[in-house]
Amino acid sequence: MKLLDLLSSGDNRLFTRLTITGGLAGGGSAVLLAIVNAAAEQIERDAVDEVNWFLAGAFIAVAAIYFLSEIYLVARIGAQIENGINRVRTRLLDRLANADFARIERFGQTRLYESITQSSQIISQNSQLLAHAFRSLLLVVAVMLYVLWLSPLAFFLIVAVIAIGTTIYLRMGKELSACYHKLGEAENNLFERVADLFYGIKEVRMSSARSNALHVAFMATSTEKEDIAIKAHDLTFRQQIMGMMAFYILLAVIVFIVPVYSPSFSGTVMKVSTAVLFMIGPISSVVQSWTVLGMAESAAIRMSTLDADLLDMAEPIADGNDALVRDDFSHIRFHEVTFSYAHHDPYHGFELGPITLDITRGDLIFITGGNGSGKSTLIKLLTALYRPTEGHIEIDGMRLGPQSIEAYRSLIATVFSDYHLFSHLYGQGEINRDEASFWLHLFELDHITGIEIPPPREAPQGDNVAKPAEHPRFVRKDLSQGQKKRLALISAILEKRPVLVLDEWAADQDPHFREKFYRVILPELKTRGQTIVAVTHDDHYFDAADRRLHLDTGQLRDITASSSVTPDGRV
Ligand SMILES: Nc1ncnc2c1ncn2[C@@H]1O[C@H](COP(=O)(O)OP(=O)(O)OP(=O)(O)O)[C@@H](O)[C@H]1O
Repeated sequence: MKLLDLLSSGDNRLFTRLTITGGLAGGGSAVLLAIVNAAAEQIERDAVDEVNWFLAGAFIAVAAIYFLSEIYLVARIGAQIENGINRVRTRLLDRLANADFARIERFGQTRLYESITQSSQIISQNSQLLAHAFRSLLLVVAVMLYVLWLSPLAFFLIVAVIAIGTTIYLRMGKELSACYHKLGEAENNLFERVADLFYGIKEVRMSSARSNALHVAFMATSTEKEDIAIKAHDLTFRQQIMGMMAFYILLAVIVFIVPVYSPSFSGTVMKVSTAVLFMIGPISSVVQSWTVLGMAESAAIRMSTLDADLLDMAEPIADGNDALVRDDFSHIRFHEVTFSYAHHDPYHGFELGPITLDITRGDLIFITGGNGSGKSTLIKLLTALYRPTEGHIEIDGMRLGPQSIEAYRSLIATVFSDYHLFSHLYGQGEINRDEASFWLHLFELDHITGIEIPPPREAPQGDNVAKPAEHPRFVRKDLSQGQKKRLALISAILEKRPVLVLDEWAADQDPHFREKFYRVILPELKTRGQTIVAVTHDDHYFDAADRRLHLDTGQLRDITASSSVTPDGRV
């Protein structure tokens, strides 16, 4: 059962402890029932008119054991469930962070979001109910042992009813589980529609046709979800009613039929009936939680499938040659590198290369080319986010591989065309205030924002646990698109990495700042020794580069030094 795997994560001792405590709580209930039955029997038999201190004392002692075990059990199961969820969520995020970028690109964002947040929420929200059901199950087991002691005939009758009931239940449960699986998928689809509406609200407002089409799609998905949910509720209620009916039939058999055919049973009929009535509550709790368990199990399956998928997508990274990748490298070389996107339709695939290219430290290189010519793909290869389909990349003669990829990436700062401006400057080490002010001023942002650098952290006192480090952050991020992009570039510059890779950075800058970028900022960075590779469409400024590499449907040519193109296509 995936839910159990997810929650135990190898800690079987805790489950043993929970079972023992659950046994104490359930057994306690059964013993309490036995004491009450014994006291009632004594009153009926001897007509006592004073307190039976022995039974009363036993009742108080067992009640105390029951109370303490129950409290421990409910608290621990809740904690165990939350721990398990937290562990899996953290693992999923870790795996996501280390997954191969090209495969993550193809992976549905919705599925990631759903599994990481919604599935864990389903399990978490129902944790108390599941804890209650676990305790109820153990109580039923304990009371059944008591019934066995009272009357083996009654025990076997009840077991037979439970066995038949369970078989019918499991059959119905299979259908219900399939129904919940479909419900999960329908919820995913619905979420995708809502996300379309939310993220595309501007486009939706601008087109009534799009708005109507989205509305129709939303309604269809929502109705589909409604139908499946109704079916799921219907099946659930049928299951519950079937369970209850089984018990009423059992009671009727115990009270009306068995005493007629087994006269010796009449002495214990009251006690057995009380026990059956006593179990109805816990059994219905187990029955009701069955549905929840089904939902939690299917949420756990979704989380575990995602976990396995992400593990399978893990990027091969290994310890080893990192130290050989030097900050003061002198060359990055592409050797006959090709890259193709996996595409089920062979007529729509795209292949970049083969590319053989030398990037010398300190170069200022522009990459140009039409839309879809492969510029961003080349950038993703250069930044080692994509791995070449064929050929390889070398840095100072060392071939990039799992051992060196992380160190290689740490040489490169980026602003992609679909960059993300983080709320804080995570992992950028210490930021020099003067340097930050210099760049903010040069980028003409010093009057609207700044960088807030947190004071150094104090060492933890005594037993206090060290707080996580505060990160520097931009004072304001709610700026225009062009201004935000300037912040992203400042953030990349402050990373102080030897290579800067920019994808159409100037696309949304005004003419004044575009000019400043090509004529002032890039030269400033170059004089500081920065190697820059920038994708650009700004033909007015092509002369600002040392080299211009032009892409045409995946083929690269050196435009600056066409003469240096060798017959075999080397650039
Ligand atoms: N994730 C992807 N999966 C499949 N094909 C892709 C993917 N990304 C890009 N492509 C295809 O690869 C080709 C090159 O895309 P790329 O983004 O590298 O072009 P580009 O030169 O950067 O274009 P633009 O100037 O429009 O940004 C295009 O035909 C595109 O359809």
